Amino acid sequence: MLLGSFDLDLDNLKSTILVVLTASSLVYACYLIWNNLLKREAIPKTLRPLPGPPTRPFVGNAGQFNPLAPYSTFQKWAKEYGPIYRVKLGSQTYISVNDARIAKELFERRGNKYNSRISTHVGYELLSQERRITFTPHGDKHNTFRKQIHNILSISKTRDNQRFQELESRQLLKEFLEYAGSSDSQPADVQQIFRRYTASIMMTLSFGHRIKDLAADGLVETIFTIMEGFGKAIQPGQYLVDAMPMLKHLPYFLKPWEQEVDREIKWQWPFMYGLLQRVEEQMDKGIPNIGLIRQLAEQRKRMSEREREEKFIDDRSIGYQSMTLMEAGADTTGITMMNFALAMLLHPEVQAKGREAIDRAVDDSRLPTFEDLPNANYINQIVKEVMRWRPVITLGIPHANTTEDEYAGYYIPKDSIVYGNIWNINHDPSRYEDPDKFRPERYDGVTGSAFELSTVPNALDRDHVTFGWGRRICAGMHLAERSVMLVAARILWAFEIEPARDAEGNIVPVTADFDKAYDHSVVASPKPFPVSFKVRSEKRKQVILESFRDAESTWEEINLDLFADVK
Ligand code: HEM
Repeated sequence: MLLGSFDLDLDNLKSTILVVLTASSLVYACYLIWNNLLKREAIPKTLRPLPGPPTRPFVGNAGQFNPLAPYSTFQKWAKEYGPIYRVKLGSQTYISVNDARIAKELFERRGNKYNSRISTHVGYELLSQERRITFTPHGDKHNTFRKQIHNILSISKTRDNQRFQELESRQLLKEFLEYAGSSDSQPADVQQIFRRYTASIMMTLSFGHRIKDLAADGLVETIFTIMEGFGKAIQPGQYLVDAMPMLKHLPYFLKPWEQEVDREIKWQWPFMYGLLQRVEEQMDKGIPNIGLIRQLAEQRKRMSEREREEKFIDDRSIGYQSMTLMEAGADTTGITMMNFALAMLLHPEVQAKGREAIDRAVDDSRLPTFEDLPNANYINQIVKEVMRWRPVITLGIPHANTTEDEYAGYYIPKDSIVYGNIWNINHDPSRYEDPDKFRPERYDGVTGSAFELSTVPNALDRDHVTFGWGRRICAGMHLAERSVMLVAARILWAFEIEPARDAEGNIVPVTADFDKAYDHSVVASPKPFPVSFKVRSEKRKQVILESFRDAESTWEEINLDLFADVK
């Protein structure tokens, strides 16, 4: 009897699954046909459709470019179809903007229309529980998240933040001394030295926790795992449901992506919530600490439950906001420093000029500081050129337009995904002669910061567009640029960057070829390359060691170790 009813249930289950599968497939097929074959974009008679590569039924232009490194195909298409063109993936319209003036017009002058984001289902709705600022659509939630972060990163906070950049870069120099002095040094060590520096600053600003040793830090290790999972989830083409949103209505057991995210959230959220609880315990015990999470927890304490919800300062918003600084700021800035080292290795003449500039501003008795930078503007020029030459986020983070629009007689459908193509704009030969050449002299006479130049009325007077546009412009651009400038100045003050040699003493060749020498994902990062750091003199070495010892005593006083035991 029992066996019989089990058999019956199993049969029932099988036929239910079959019915659901068949019904879903039919609905899905109808949806595809409707979207791709029958539904025509209603373009007003006075307007033209945007030009773009020919599409194929159902898939559009999918398969015609590498989704992880689309920059080269997108560059070829810009030559063929002009400064603004469309690409189709399934039924979704993507628009590539390849001219600085058009980008300024759309993202800034018409910012009220173009400053939203398309919320991806897996990356944003599921994995971020609709709370990661980078993918939050335009509206109150985004404005509030932006203000919360601004409280930590604004220009008026520069002095506070500079203190950490100043201290952490002493450890960076000490680690390069060790790298220079060891016969076991590996190319990947350079990446790790830069990564520790940027990650430590981001962790300090978000959790009040510094990273002494990247390999031994339990908290940062877990955060890197969360970051990697998120990075994977937002890669274009990773999940079919992001191109075909109607698939989210399938029954749970037919949605492996949702099951996968649920497994992740099951451990990620208690981890994030645990950090918040720990901060609250520290507050209750009167233990002082700094960082975004502490600031938000303190504000929240004074609020009613309703106010917390209204002001997006609920548990989950705080949890994801505190992850954001690491996710958005650590690797982007670290990779830019790798690009700096690569440029210096390949361009000894620029390196020598940079060294002369810093030597004119500072002698060998102390490390350069932020105050010295205005007296060595060539460093500013080098950093601008690094950011223009090898932008970390080649296509930027795509904007989305919330209403239909017209540009130069072209029709722009509502809810398009609009890319400001950073790579193309930074490599526009009509603005930058020989765009792939590394030449800081392009910026002779330019003294403004990336932030100041992002506000100039004429788009062609901007230095580069590596930090994006409008209300979505990088919230950490000021911090990132200053971090790279200080590190560049200190490295040039302390070291000569030279080619590495093999066991026979031959130079190991290195290239900056963007196809071959870079790993492409959401960010474009140079593969580790062999390089030698040579300290410039014994005196400079002693200054580095002494200033590192001073930094250690300062760290002891400010105690940024309150999460040291977290795993
Ligand atoms: C060299 C390093 C960096 C680069 C190249 C970079 C680049 C970018 C770009 C291209 C965007 C998208 C802009 C747009 O949509 O138009 C962005 C957004 C953002 N960046 Fe950065 N970034 C860097 C460092 C940082 C740092 C250090 C932080 C934080 C401490 C940060 C925080 C953010 C945030 C929060 C957003 C999202 C803004 C929004 O959607 O409202 N970034 N960044």
